[in-house]
Amino acid sequence: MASASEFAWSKDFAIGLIGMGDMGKMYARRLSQAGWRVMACDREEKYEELVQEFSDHTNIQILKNGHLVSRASSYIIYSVEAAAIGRVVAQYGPSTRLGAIVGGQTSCKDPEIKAFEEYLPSDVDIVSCHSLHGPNVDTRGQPLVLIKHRASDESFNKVEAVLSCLESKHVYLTAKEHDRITADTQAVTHAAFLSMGKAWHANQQFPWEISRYVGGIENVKINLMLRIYAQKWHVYAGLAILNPEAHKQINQFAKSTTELFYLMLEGKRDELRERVYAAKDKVFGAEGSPKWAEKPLLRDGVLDRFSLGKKPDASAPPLPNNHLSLLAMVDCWSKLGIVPYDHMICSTPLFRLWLGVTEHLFRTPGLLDECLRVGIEDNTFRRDDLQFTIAACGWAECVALRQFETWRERFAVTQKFFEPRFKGAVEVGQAMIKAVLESSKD
Ligand SMILES: NC(=O)C1=CN([C@@H]2O[C@H](COP(=O)(O)OP(=O)(O)OC[C@H]3O[C@@H](n4cnc5c(N)ncnc54)[C@H](OP(=O)(O)O)[C@@H]3O)[C@@H](O)[C@H]2O)C=CC1
Ligand SMILES: O=C(O)C(=O)Cc1ccc(O)cc1
Repeated sequence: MASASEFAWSKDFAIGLIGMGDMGKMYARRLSQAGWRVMACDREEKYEELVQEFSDHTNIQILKNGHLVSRASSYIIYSVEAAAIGRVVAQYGPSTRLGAIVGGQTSCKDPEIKAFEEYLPSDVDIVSCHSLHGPNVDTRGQPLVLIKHRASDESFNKVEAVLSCLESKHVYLTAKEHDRITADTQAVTHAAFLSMGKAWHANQQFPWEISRYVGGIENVKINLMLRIYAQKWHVYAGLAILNPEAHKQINQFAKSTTELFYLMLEGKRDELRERVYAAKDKVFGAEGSPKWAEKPLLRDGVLDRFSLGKKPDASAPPLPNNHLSLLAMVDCWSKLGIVPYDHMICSTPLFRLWLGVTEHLFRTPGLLDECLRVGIEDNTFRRDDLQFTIAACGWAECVALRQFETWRERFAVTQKFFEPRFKGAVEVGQAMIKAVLESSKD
């Protein structure tokens, strides 16, 4: 792919970034390092601070606002909160340079595209993007969605050339396809981890301090839950509430959780088994024709190293858990006719791990049966499962009612509970993701 210096148009070609938060800054650094000229802004009150921060980046010029960025740039990327995109595009869109290309980095494309269509001049091309990873993840090899919404081939090629310096894997989708797939790979995946955090919080426990929560699958649950609660609330709220496709999925996840939990409480062993095995066949393929690859997504033992807690007896296997969250996930996919492997094109590191542990549970001989046995016979996890069910329903209701403020408060109170443990835990989670991604490359 061509670089900045190979293009004649690059001399006059500046890239504009509106919104210099975590993702905007990451893009600014990566694009400028590749030789592109970047014009960037955040809110006007952050101007001085940003000028200081980027004073030694000669390729990055900080401007006071989005009008100035829009007037001076040939390709403008909006990297603001998803809920703010309408307001921000309404403000700066009309200042867009004649014939420029505009795109957005928000996690949900429906409101972004609507805003572009409504507020951008008709001579402007629209090519949106979405890096499917957080700002601290190595961009190389990660999916980068490109949406050619209203653009000439020439404009689209320019965008591809610019973003090629991220060395991500380009995925070409429409805005609608993007939202449908990310409702699964992001919104419903996050709903599961958000619910785990709420359940542990409700029971006032740091799970890694309890021996029943130490071991492979448990490490993934804990580390990813902490990773999500350590982030900004608006990223997760935006991609769930604003994505029209996500509501159905989050609602089904809550329904699946509730119905499976009822079967466990009522001791309906056969019904539970039948339902879970039917879901397994639908999602992972029937005996003899599996949908999973020959090699498991997760390599055995890779997760055990990333524990925040210590088992009293390090060599003992993890305590059996009924893994309600994982059973509910597969039930949810089954009810909605989703084959998660089809969504790997839009997978985040988090989704790959989530699918990895789910697959592990369903394909490791004996593990699923043990899970179902525990679900019926063992009360050890009942309190947590009850709170998990309540939490899943709470998130679903909040999303369905589009309650941003309630969502923020629900998130913030649990974030505060876990906050003293973020330091260290987030690094362990990061190392776990890195190790799993590297091991799955082999
Ligand atoms: N974080 C992640 O892992 C990922 C996020 N995304 C998406 O990227 C977008 C940005 O996310 P992220 O960088 O994490 O969020 P941040 O909150 O870190 O950044 C957004 C920035 O935009 C600023 N902003 C708001 N209004 C304006 C305005 N009128 N003019 C200029 N700047 C403005 C915000 O200021 P203020 O805070 O004062 O409102 C903030 O600094 C979101 O839509 C998110 O969904 C996509 C992939 C990954
Ligand atoms: O932490 C992770 O891996 C994430 O999943 C972060 C994330 C958040 C929002 C996005 O739109 C994309 C990625």
